[in-house]
Amino acid sequence: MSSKRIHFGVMLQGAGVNMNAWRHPSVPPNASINFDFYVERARKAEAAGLDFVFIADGLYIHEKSFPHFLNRFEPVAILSALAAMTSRIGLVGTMSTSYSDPYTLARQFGSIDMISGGRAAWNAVTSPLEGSGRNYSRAHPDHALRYKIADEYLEVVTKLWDSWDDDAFIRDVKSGRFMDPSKMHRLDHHGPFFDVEGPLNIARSPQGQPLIFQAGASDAGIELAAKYADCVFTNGGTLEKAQTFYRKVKDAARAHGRNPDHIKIFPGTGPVIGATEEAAQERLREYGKLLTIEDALNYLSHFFQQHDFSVYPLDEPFPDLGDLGKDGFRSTSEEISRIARERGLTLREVAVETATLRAHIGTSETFTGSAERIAGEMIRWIDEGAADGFMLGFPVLGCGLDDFVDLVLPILAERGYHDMQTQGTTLRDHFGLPYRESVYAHPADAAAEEQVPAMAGR
Ligand SMILES: Cc1cc2nc3c(=O)[nH]c(=O)nc-3n(C[C@H](O)[C@H](O)[C@H](O)COP(=O)(O)O)c2cc1C
Repeated sequence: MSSKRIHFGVMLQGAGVNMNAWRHPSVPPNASINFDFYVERARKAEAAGLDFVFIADGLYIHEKSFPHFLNRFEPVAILSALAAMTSRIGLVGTMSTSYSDPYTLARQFGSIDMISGGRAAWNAVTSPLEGSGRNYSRAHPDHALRYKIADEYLEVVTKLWDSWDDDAFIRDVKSGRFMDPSKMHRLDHHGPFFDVEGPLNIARSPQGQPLIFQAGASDAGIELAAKYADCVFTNGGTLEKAQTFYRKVKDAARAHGRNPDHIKIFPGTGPVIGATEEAAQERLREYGKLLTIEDALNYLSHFFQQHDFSVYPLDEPFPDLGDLGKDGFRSTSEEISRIARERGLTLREVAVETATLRAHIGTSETFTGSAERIAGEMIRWIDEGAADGFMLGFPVLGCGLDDFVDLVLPILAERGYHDMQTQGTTLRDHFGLPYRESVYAHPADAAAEEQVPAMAGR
């Protein structure tokens, strides 16, 4: 097996990340709340040796939101259920640092990690949607403040997960000693945003701690990832852009005294696959037909703070939107505007391309084509230091995942970049990451383990 095995996550986003995927014949129209469909897709991914399933989330909807957003499962609930219905695949769920409490979150993900035998990860997001505040009885914090809150939030959660030493619970029936109080650690955290006494009311989990994913690509996002994250989910973009981002994150991790190999980077992509180039283009046309131009404009507005794009002429250059989006999905909206400017695209072109190809998580032009070409490109991204794996957000989860498993994975397996069997039993095992020792366990050893070899990383 190649040491460059490509890691894969699959977004279980209802029918798929194309906003109108629900209209495609390869999925049930109610996929977003169809538990059997979630289980079937998760098991398919598991049997193919993919590393994890991923649940994105949001906390505000309105009448123009994507159909999937209007009626979907809450991430912790669906992951808990999937934990019981699967046995090897990792379970990654999104939860907001701006609209939840660290104590509750630490319990929830600690519990899923235990229930699943060490397969849980939390995707920490700061919540870009301004309307979320109106659902949570508070003012929506701006971009900078959200990241300050997130930093303290992650500190609290990771410390709570170390509330108990690994051997704190003795459960000695004979003597009646349930636990050793000297192995319990109260937190007593007092910061600008959180006051948390602790300890957490659940023991350390099979991975030591669940993994942390981070999704947010501004400088503040990268800094947060460098400090705390095991994995980063990012927009795809071009190979060169992905290489720059990859280096930035690894360098930032190194600057925090971490081993850069211990932070895995997953550009998002929604491959459009065919047995031949022509078959892939046909698939793309088929996906395009799921959307009207009004749908595509609504899709775009999601990344620009619900801006109404219907007021602009469709076939004129993409409008200059100034700071719009800065306080929401900043890195994504900046990327869309930059591409539009650089390639001189019209509003119609940007809307259609964003809605069909970029599909929320990054560019997919590179990954539209024959299975042979897609496999080759993926290998190139891994070998040339642009990614450790990919977050697969198939435009349509039915035929998309099937095509990937049937057509692309066999090629990757033959070239030594994939194995139908995941490594080990925990998600950390799958990624080759070490068990997460408690800060109280062997402080000196833990520090040494993270010490950065001079030329570590790719
Ligand atoms: C690839 C990617 C995926 C994201 N997924 C989610 C999500 O599922 N839910 C959510 O509320 N925010 C999500 N976000 C938003 C971020 O958490 C963050 O609030 C936003 O991108 C602004 O931060 P940034 O400028 O650092 O990217 C995502 C961002 C990126 C780049």
